[in-house]
Amino acid sequence: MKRPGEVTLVEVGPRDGLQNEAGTLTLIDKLQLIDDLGAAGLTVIEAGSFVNPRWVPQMADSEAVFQAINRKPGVRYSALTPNIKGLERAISAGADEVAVFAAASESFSHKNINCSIDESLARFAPVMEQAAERGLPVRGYVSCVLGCPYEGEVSTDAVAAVTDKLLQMGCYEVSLGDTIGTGTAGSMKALLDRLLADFTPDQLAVHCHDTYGQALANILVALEQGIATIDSSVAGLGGCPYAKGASGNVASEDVVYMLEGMGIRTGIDLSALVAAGNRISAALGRDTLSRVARAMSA
Ligand SMILES: CC(C)(COP(=O)([O-])OP(=O)([O-])OC[C@H]1O[C@@H](n2cnc3c(N)ncnc32)[C@H](O)[C@@H]1OP(=O)([O-])[O-])[C@@H](O)C(=O)NCCC(=O)NCCSC(=O)C[C@@](C)(O)CC(=O)[O-]
Repeated sequence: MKRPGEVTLVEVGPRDGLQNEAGTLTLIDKLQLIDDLGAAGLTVIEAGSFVNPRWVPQMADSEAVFQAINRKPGVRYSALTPNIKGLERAISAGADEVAVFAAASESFSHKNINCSIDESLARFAPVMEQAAERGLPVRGYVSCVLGCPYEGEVSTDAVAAVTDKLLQMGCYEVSLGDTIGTGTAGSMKALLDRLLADFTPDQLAVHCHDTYGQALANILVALEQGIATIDSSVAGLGGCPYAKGASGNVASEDVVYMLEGMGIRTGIDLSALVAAGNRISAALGRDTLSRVARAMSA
């Protein structure tokens, strides 16, 4: 349980970020990024993804990444696992934690993981069982909580239903993915009003892509509703390969700057985080998408 005034950032740059970057990165660059993030004070780092490498080639070296991480005490290194095969790979690679990922939209579920929402939950059942046997924490994701690239509007009841199932199955937390970043402070508030009728704030996290520039506003709404776990991606890396046009997650640097301004502790060294974002952006040959990093580096 978090103490008042504390927020945890879940850094998804090495996974959600790099899964959708066109530039190829060496294993050394990936490891450097993960190292830099740990050194900057991030305590939860999503470091890879054990999906079909034909679907997401950028994550094909996740075994090598996990096996070579220079583990920092107190940091949890997590990975996506869509099915039992993914879990087995994650366990043998040494992931500290895994995440299953569902969607609130049927079309997105099919495009992203090649099955319906119900089929995805059935695939997760043995993942949950085996993870529980090994004492491995499992996080849940729900994509398209504030809009779907194929179906448009998504009902808050549909999000609540999948969230409920993931929590019932044993996920310790569900991260609400605004996959295409179409959410606004208004739609985020409506969603959370609905979800917080059934769930407590500590069961939820927010995962906001910044496609429409609304991510910080949406995160602020979530904070005001008591949610204290925020996903973000250093330098605003990434997007989603199955949501055309979706930009990266909100930049971690921008979230930390906002939280510091609100007097909320994160334990993260903003200058070190900016340096980490600038280094990975240079390795990818692209500009950082963090406004804070640009301002601080000017
Ligand atoms: C889910 C599957 C695997 C189903 O894919 P499928 O083709 O339906 O799977 P299958 O069970 O029929 O197997 C087909 C082949 O895939 C292999 N396979 C099967 N599973 C694995 C595995 N775990 N690791 C490695 N290989 C695997 C399996 O062994 C077989 O190989 P073959 O016999 O043809 O050589 C596929 O659709 C997939 O990999 N999808 C991944 C999509 C993805 O990674 N999307 C991005 C992450 S989600 C996201 O970014 C959203 C999020 C979380 O950030 C929140 C938000 O922003 O909304």
